[in-house]
Amino acid sequence: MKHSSDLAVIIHPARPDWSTRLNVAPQALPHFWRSWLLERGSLTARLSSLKPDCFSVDCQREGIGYPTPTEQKELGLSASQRVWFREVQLKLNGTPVVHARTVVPAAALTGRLARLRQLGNRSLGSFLFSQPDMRRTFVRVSRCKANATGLEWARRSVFTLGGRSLMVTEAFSPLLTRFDQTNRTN
Ligand SMILES: C=C(O[C@@H]1C=C(C(=O)O)C=C[C@H]1O)C(=O)O
Repeated sequence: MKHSSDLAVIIHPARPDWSTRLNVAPQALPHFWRSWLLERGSLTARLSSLKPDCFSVDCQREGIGYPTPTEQKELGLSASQRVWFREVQLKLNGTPVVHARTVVPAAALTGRLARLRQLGNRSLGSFLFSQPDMRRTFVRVSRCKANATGLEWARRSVFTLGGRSLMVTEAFSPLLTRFDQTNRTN
């Protein structure tokens, strides 16, 4: 699949209500959203510092399932290879501002990665960014439209830890603009 830029991506519907509307190149991103979409540090840390003591993680679903075609491609899996998935909402003052889906090949859920199954409502980022050997591939972004949740901009990246990979997709709600008045040039 030819992408219009190295930051364009197809967000394959992790849920039926997600549809990709547009590939985007970084310069095409509105300044506000570019800052969040291309954030290289922990989203958890940035949201927590935006509203101290107001950040929470709400784990919506987790378990063993199958990868989406995009997850298969990024993690080099076949459609029949099972994965551990986790879908959460990151909230500020109880308002969902990010919907995130993490996928780990079931066979890779050993060693340190086995701890992910005990995260509960603790943030994945609080674990990943505490690991000195954690590496992250470049972030890919796209527009997506989720009728039920009104999500608009999304990004995804692959983290590696001890030779094992996991993919994280994060979709941002327009409600984030209520909490971050910086960079509101558009
Ligand atoms: C990777 C991070 O972790 C965040 C928290 C997640 C979770 O708890 O499942 C998933 C993806 C991220 O939005 C981060 O904080 O940057």
